[in-house]
Amino acid sequence: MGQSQGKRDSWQAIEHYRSTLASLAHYRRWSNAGVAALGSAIFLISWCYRDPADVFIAWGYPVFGAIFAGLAWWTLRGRSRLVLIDRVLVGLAAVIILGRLAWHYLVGDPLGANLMPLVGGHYWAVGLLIVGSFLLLGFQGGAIVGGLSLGLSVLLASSVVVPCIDVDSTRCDNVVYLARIHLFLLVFVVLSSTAVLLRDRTRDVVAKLGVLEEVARTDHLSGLSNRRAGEAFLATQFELNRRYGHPLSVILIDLDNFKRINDAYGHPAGDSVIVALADMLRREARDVDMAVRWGGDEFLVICPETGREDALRTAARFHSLITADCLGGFDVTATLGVAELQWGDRPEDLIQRVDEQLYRGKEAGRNTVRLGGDRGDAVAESSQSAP
Ligand SMILES: Nc1nc2c(ncn2[C@@H]2O[C@H](COP(=O)(O)OP(=O)(O)OP(=O)(O)O)[C@@H](O)[C@H]2O)c(=O)[nH]1
Repeated sequence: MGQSQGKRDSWQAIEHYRSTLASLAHYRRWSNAGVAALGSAIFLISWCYRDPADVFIAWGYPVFGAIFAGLAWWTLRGRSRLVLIDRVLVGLAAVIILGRLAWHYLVGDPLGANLMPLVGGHYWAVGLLIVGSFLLLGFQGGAIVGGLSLGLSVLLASSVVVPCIDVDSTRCDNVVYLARIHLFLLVFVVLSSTAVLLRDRTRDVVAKLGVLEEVARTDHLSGLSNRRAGEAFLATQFELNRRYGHPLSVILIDLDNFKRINDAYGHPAGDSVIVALADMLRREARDVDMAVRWGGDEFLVICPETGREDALRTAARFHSLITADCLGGFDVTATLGVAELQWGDRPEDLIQRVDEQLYRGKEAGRNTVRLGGDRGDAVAESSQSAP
């Protein structure tokens, strides 16, 4: 029962997210294999319907098709890390796509009538390379491949086409045509890099924020919620009480003469008692309750939907467990105060009243559970039962 359920839920959530990650990696593996298989199919179809004079396709595409088919098989085998597969996939695609671009400019039909249709038609593959490299390699890898593609293309275009700009007006049109294409490529680079940068940064910030929030609301020694988180929870429960009139009680637990354990056996021994008490509260408190390390050897259990009698019974049970168990290997006792939120109370009034009960319990000789309120004070039956 109690917060062990919450703990179990956390582990279940961790398991759930781990298996989600595994399924996503599986999905990504299939997607990579699909891209490689499609690449292989594109090479083979292009080879079947090739221009017989095109040596690049005649000799290169069967080889590339086989390589991409092998890549698909290698990806599906699942033995290599996806990061490596991504790099090999993008690297091969870059070599082939940029190689083909260079071929068009330098070897295929330099400055012939077919150059622009051929080169222009090939640019969709260059665009795909830019977007794909950002998606698969992230911002840095995408910037390298995208920058390389754009730089190489500008170099090729300007070295082949621009020198002939004055020869006739067709070549001038070609320059405008190529300038437009490169502006489109630049748009691809800007859009893809921004999207990937935002995706990665947002993911990092969300992950760090989650960890920081967890650290900020957790007591590092006991692992329970800390005082700040407890105060926030109390404030929320207080609002619910005000609006809907639901009962709300708190139990304040303070170890008796805890200083003596520290003094006699050292701080680590004292720490082990605190951890053991926190574990007990985590185990025994109800799911809807919140156990908080209020400070030092003081713990507050906030019990929503709980009236004073129920809270007193719960406190008596905690008291019995503290005195019955050997917390951290020591016979310890504790004094507990109990209080219920009353009409007109603010959260700090409730804390003040439970603190008063604790103080009275200490004054009365410790090892007791005291309940205070406008219907009179009460002392639980388990009080003073321990040695
Ligand atoms: N080991 C350990 N001790 C702590 C920690 N935080 C506070 N303490 C000690 O807890 C002790 C609390 O002592 P007091 O509040 O004076 O009370 P007590 O000795 O428990 O006596 P009563 O409350 O009057 O029964 C102090 O000696 C603190 O140094 C901690 O995280 N670890």
